[in-house]
Amino acid sequence: MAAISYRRTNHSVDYDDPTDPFAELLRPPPDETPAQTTARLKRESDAQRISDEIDEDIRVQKSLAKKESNVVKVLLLGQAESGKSTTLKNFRMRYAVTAWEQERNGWRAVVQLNLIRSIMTILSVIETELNLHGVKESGVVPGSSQEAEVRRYGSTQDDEPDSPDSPSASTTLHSLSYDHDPQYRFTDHHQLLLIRLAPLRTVEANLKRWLGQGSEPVPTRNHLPMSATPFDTPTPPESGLERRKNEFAVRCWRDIVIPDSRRAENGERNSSVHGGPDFESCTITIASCRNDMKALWEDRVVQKALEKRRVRLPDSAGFFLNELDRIATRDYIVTDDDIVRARLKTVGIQEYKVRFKNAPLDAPRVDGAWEWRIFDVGGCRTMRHAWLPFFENTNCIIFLCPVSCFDERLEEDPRVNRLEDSTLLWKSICQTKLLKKTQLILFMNKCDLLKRKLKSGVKLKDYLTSYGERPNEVMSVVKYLREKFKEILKTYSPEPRASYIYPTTVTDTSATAKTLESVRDGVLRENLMKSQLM
Ligand SMILES: Nc1nc2c(ncn2[C@@H]2O[C@H](COP(=O)(O)OP(=O)(O)OP(=O)(O)O)[C@@H](O)[C@H]2O)c(=O)[nH]1
Ligand SMILES: [Mg+2]
Repeated sequence: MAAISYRRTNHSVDYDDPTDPFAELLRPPPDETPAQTTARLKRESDAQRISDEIDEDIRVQKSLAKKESNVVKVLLLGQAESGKSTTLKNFRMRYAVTAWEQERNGWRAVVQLNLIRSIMTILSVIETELNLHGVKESGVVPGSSQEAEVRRYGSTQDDEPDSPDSPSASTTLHSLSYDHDPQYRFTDHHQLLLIRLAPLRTVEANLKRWLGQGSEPVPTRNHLPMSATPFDTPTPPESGLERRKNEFAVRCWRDIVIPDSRRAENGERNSSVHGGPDFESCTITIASCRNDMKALWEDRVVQKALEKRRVRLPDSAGFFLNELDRIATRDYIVTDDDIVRARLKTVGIQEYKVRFKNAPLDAPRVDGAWEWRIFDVGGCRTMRHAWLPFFENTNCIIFLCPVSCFDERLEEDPRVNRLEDSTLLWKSICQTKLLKKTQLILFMNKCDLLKRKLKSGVKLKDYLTSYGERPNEVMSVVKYLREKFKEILKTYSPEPRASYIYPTTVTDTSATAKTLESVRDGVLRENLMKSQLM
């Protein structure tokens, strides 16, 4: 029988190769029959195919691993309402322009809901005032059942009192000296506004339902265990702390602002974004209430009551209420400024990709761009334990501390001052060994609100005695707090590291764009430095 030359193409095993130690072993028997040859060749070809597949798999994995190592993983951390999601919006607005444009229209309903929430809060105050006048003759004794009755204002259709009843919006019923001033009396006119704006309650419920179609709404009134830092074991809240404002939240705001695909998947009504009949009727009702909403917001008796009762409206309430002529219209077009002010509480952890196409030349690239994967987390104490698994392989943390909150208390635990909470959280992040190689960037956020608050006469030293007699001005306060945060970083970091601290107002999109560029360059510098040290 003619000798068959067994030469394998890919792996070049030559059975006649005297230098190959396996050639002799693998050589087929000399008396191999044609059927055996066919079977062996089939076996060899199958083995070759599997081997090629494994090689390909390894090649892909290696290339993915290389790509991954070029991707920057960024975590946005900080307490609830510190501005994490707003910072993420700024990133996306600048560096994920196409996706941002696609999502824009989806924010319309969120802005409308924000607006109505503020109106509802104000209406609740009027209701209380009117109740108070009703019982005023006989006098309301603080702590009495009558007072409790009065404090129960603000119920929305969702059953739980909204923010005026929250401890941070604490009312001081017995200190309202203006109650006796006739020019600050609530009148029939206010009673009428209550009636005329009542349809907004239905709109609020409809908008929540509408937004909830895109993503699962989450009940945020909670009795869930809480922890001050991600490294503590969560413990159940003490009894009495359950009184929470019932803030609308959804699992993922991406599903809200691009709801079409999700609805189509679920076989639901496939209308254009927020363009269905329900939404349209909400918009029409809001537009028809525009003048009454303006009258309510501009009314000096109402303003006085909000001021005296220290009602804490959401941070963006003033912005939306001052823009009623533009927003409360049938053809309202949402702007970037509206979107960064629209509040939608984050629940869980969401991942977003940002690709810098015009990154500096020395930035590592993935498919032509420098890629960042940004994780936005829920900042409430009930959610902090969920941050921990995300710390692994994190290149950079952007930590947000809302510096304007020095006189406010945590929504989820009214015993805790918000600035104190932020400081504690910052310290825990700085000192953990798990993050010793992670670049830490601090945004001292809400500087605009800090400035406004200090100007209105609220004194930092009343809440932070160590501030002493320094000037109650924004520059001085920011400088002082910056030093405090820097000191914590220096004292508690397991290894020396550079401090990157920025005073920010992340609702100011053009100033934030500059900050983000500086952050981006700082991250690149650290990355290059670390890769040279390795
Ligand atoms: N005036 C002002 N408002 C801000 C600033 N930063 C954020 N806000 C507003 O504060 C509110 C809360 O901001 P978010 O970005 O939702 O806060 P968050 O940290 O993501 O909160 P959670 O999702 O609950 O953890 C929004 O209405 C923002 O528009 C700021 O610098 N100035
Ligand atoms: Mg958020």
